[in-house]
Amino acid sequence: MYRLMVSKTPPLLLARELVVQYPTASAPALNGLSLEIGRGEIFGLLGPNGAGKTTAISVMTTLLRPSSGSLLLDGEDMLTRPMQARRKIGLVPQDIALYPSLTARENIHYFGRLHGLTGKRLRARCEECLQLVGLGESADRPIATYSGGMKRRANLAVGIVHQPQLLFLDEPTVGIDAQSRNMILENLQRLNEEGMSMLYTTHYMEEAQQLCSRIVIIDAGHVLAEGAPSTLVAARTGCKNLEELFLQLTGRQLRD
Ligand SMILES: Nc1ncnc2c1ncn2[C@@H]1O[C@H](COP(=O)(O)OP(=O)(O)OP(=O)(O)O)[C@@H](O)[C@H]1O
Repeated sequence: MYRLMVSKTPPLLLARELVVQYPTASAPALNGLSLEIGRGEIFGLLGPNGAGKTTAISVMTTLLRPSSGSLLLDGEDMLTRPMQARRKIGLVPQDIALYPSLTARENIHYFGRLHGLTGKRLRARCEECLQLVGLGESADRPIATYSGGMKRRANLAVGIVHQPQLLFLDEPTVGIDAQSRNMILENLQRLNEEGMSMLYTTHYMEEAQQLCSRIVIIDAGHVLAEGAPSTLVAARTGCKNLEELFLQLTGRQLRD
């Protein structure tokens, strides 16, 4: 009798039992966090203030070493081979990480060089990224003269200049108007359709519901729920949407 051979493609990123204890903190920021990001997925990482989202992104982008746990990207150990991993990932951080006295074009060019791009290829990528985020016309103005929405869009352009396989976005639409927000979300969807996988954090639940194929809700550094937003909502009695599910799981008390 023949058995059907099913080859299961491993996830793009596999995090297992990550623990981070900051020296001055009383409780661990990550307390056994495990998650999987599939290829081609927009994966939402949700949680209240202080849940551990930025810490998790710092670990998964090799900026912070966990005290224990494992982390594989494309089957390779990110903790022992961080340089290898850095070529395949991009980061759009929560704070604007651009040089304010340089123009958008100069910033993208600079970060592109850091990623090893040079010559024609670098110039072409600068133009593509500027056009993508709608900054072609303002490309030669210093970042310091930009509006909040323009800075967020330039921040995104810098994160994708080297065409990463997996892009980490830490609240990329915080504090901007509906127009810039809409453009960023459309850009992300387009990049995803072209093959870029993403990990996305936001406090806007409707954004996560619209954008993410799968989410995890975390609190106190570990996972409370994981799955497709619609499946998670449907499985929970009395929940009509992701916001209600989020509040049921994480509670209504304020986080300071
Ligand atoms: N450098 C640090 N030293 C000590 N404690 C820290 C440090 N950075 C973060 N923490 C603590 O670790 C926990 C997780 O913080 P983290 O910033 O990862 O949460 P978050 O989910 O990203 O929050 P937010 O939604 O507010 O950005 C919090 O209790 C925070 O106070």
